[in-house]
Amino acid sequence: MGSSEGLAPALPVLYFSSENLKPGSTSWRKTRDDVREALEEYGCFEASYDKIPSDLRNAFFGSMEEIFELPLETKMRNVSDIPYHGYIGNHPSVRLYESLGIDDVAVTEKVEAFANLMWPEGNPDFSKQTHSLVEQLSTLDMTVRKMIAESFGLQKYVDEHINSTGYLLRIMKYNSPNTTDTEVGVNSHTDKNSLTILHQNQVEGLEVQTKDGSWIKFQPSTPNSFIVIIADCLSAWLNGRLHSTYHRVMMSGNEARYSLGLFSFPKADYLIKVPEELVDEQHPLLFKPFYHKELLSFFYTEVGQAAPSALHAFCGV
Ligand SMILES: O=C(O)CCC(=O)C(=O)O
Ligand SMILES: [Fe+2]
Repeated sequence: MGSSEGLAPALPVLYFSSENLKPGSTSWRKTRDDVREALEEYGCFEASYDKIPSDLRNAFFGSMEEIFELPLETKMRNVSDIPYHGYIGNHPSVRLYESLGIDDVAVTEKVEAFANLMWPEGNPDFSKQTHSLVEQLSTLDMTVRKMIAESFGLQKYVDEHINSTGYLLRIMKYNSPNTTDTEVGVNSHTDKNSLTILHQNQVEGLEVQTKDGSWIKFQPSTPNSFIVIIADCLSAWLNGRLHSTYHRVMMSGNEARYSLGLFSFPKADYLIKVPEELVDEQHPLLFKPFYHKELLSFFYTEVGQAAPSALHAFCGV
């Protein structure tokens, strides 16, 4: 551990138990206010969430390791119509990074189809693990998004949002650099979806940027810790009241890092449009209406890659 680590600020830790998942309860209201405060300051927070038992966590991380050990041709069967939702790896620009994605992961058949691609002989255990994991993580995602909407007086949009949400599950592996140096695992970026929930094995590496431009290392305080990050679509919908946070992965040491992310995003036919409640003289409209898929496609163009913020370049007013 570096000597400066003790001095770095830690991200706020918020506790999501059965009680504060119940809308209207005192704990709900308190957690909602804490969520808003943490997101205003950092654009993310650590969620301590005990709904995923350690045997499920361990089994899922075990399956992840198995997948990454499969032959490259097998992993490359993981393709998607949406840019970068399938297999990524085996590329000089992402030396340490490899990842796969399951689109529409809340739909059982999609998980089974993915499992059949990886294990043509079938793997019902993987499908079951993924189902349980996604059920709990999507509950956390909906809870946080409901709390955010409520804190801005936007309850009336919640059902519409929940009903138009798609979920992508990505599994990531970062090889260790195996040198004494620190090496980039994933470059600094904001996510292009709505809300991201990340979880990792015991190997750290994720860093988030603060308002003053410095970096905080994410050091989960318990094995039940997840990091919840605001992404571009939600930031735009909120007319920029909450910012999508820049984050990156920096690898050091000689152990591989495994992480998983549940990414919620507005479905292809859902137009993201700032609600009129968030536009007034002090808060002029910042973003024109757009579709998530268009933002994503723009991001992967040369202009999108060169822009300091693809979101602003794409739909900023
Ligand atoms: O592996 C991680 O913890 C972060 C991954 C990430 O930022 C992403 O996939 O967008
Ligand atoms: Fe990210």
